[in-house]
Parts: sequence; structure tokens; C-alpha cells
Amino acid sequence: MDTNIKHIGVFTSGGDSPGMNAALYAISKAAEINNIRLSGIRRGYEGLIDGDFVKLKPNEMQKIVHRGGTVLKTARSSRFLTLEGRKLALNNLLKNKIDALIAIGGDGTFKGLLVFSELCELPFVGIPGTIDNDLAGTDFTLGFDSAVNTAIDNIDKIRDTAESHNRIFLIEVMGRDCGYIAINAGLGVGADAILIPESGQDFVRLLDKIKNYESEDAFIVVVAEGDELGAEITASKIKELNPEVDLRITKLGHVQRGGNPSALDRMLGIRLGAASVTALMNGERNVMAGILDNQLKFTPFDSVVKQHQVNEELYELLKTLNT
Ligand SMILES: Nc1ncnc2c1ncn2[C@@H]1O[C@H](COP(=O)(O)OP(=O)(O)O)[C@@H](O)[C@H]1O
Ligand SMILES: O=P(O)(O)OC[C@H]1O[C@](O)(COP(=O)(O)O)[C@@H](O)[C@@H]1O
Repeated sequence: MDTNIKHIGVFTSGGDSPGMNAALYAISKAAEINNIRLSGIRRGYEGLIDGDFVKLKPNEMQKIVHRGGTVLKTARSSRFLTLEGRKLALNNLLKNKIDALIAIGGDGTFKGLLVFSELCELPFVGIPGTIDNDLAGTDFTLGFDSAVNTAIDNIDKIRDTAESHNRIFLIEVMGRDCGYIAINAGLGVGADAILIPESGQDFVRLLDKIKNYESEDAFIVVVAEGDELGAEITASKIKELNPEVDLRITKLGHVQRGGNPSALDRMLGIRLGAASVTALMNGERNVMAGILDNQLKFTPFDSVVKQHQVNEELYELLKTLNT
């Protein structure tokens, strides 16, 4: 056990995701039990550069396990992309006598840590926090399950009105350049078609169905925001084929990032939060904590950032179900 770790800094970075507060609770509790001082760093790398450090008290964190967003706030930092910014960040860590860092964020955040490790010798552990589920090294990222549930709740509501009017709805969901939210939400609502960035065949399947569409029912298409055509072009192609159809586009947007974390995300945050403190005490460095096959696993940052997890079985499922 590495007893040199007396003071840990923790921050959330990139897009917020439900479950981040649960992870912060577990980190604060595990640190307290192991007599480790914990400093929260506000606004991700921005707060590291500005020295914006706060205390995280486990008895207060316990009360916000159920809340979405991140109590530490988060940011995308252009200053951290510069060497000058990273040097300011290093100075603040040294000044505050921080021995190790825990970062909750996505692949951008871990790329940042990799670059920072060229300057800073402190050990870093990452927790995958993004609704996009686009990281290797974990089956699920923190917030993905909640975001899919939110998308499903909203699309169910759209179905009510779509069926009442016999309309085609194109519903855009988040996920950056990854189709995980679209596949899971789309299958979960019984969508007629799902368009994702990773597949070229989905649009062909959609056109085949639209050719036979009789305007006597709803037709629900879930479109990933990173899809190569996107909702607008897809809509205009459908209209070209069949000018009479009644069609609407809905972009679900940031509603998918908010709301209380699901039970799965609360547990994921708590497991990974506690594991990250233990990992630092055990001498781990520059790794991301994740759950693979329900087992805790640590993956080096360079393997996490290089890959985009592609689940072939899910793509095959879309074909099997002709969606
Ligand atoms: N190559 C890089 N070098 C240094 N910092 C980086 C790099 N890539 C990303 N970062 C930092 O990580 C932050 C979070 O990354 P971003 O891609 O916005 O979100 P996420 O971590 O959710 O993927 C960025 O705003 C930036 O400050
Ligand atoms: O809130 P912003 O900065 O507009 O970012 C939107 C992006 O953030 C996400 O919600 C989450 O992405 P990250 O977790 O990688 O930041 C993406 O799905 C979306 O493309």
C-alpha cells in the first residue's frame, strides 16, 4: 500500500453526466475512512489552472447522491490545451501539496491527463463520466444509462402525438460520433428505424420502409447526432421520395444530460469512486477504472483514448430486427 498519498484532488471535466455526484460521494467517504485529505477542484481543468479548490464533506455529499449534474461544476478548457495553462495547473497542485488526482470525464479529459503526465509526476486515476458510452475499458460509462432512460421517456411521449396524427418523427439524440444512445433508446421505444454514424446500411433500410409507408400510422426514426446524414438531410430525402408525408423533427438535446441518475449509474459511480481511491493507495497510476463483465478493471489511459468501442452484436441486432 502506498502510504505517501495524504492528499487527493478530484475534479469533473467535459460534459456533465448523471452519477458524477454519486462518484464524488464515494470518493469523499473512502478518503475520509483512509485519513486522506480530499480537495475538490471546481470547473475541471479551468479550476486546476485558477486554483479553485473546495472541501468535499462526505456528510454533505451523501445528500446529493441522487442528483444529476456535478456539484463541482465542469468545463471544457481551452487554456489546458496550452503548455502555459498546464504549468499553472502544476503550480497549483504543488502549492496545495496534492499527491494524486482523480478525474471524472470522457476521452478528452484522459487525453489531457496523458499530456499533463509529461509535466507532472503525480499519479492520476480516471473515472469514465460521459453519457456517450464511447470509451474502451468499461462496459458502461457514468450517465449513459440515465441518458438512455431520459431519451426513452421523451420518445414515448412523442409516440403519443405521432400516432394521433399519423406522422413521421425524426428524433435526434446525443452521443457525439457514437451511436450507443441511438441504438439503445431506439430499440427501447420500438423505433421503425435507427440511424447511427457507424453504419452505412441503416439509411438503405429506412428508404425501403418509407417507400411502402402508407401514412396510416406513426413512423419513428431515432437519429444519432453524429450520423453522416443527420435529421435534416434524412428528412429532405424522405420528402423527395414521398412529398405528401407529414413529418416533424425533434432534437432532444441537453435534456438527455440532466435528471436524477438511474440506479445503475448511482451504483457505477459509487463502485468506481471508491475503487479510484483504493487504486491510488495501491500505487496505480494513469489508468481509468471501469467495469468489464461486472468486474472492476483498470485500463491505461493510452488504451482508453485510442479506441472507440464498437459492439458488433448490437449492429447485427439492428439488421436482424430490420431497424
Ligand atoms: N489533447 C489534449 N491535450 C490537453 N488537454 C486536452 C486534450 N484533449 C482534451 N483536453 C482537455 O480535456 C477537456 C475535456 O475534454 P472534452 O473532449 O471537452 O470532454 P470529455 O472529457 O467529456 O471527452 C478539454 O476541454 C481540454 O481542456
Ligand atoms: O454541451 P456541449 O458542450 O454542447 O456538448 C455536447 C456534447 O456533449 C455530450 O453531451 C457529451 O459528450 P462528452 O461527455 O464527451 O463531453 C455529447 O453527447 C454532445 O455531443
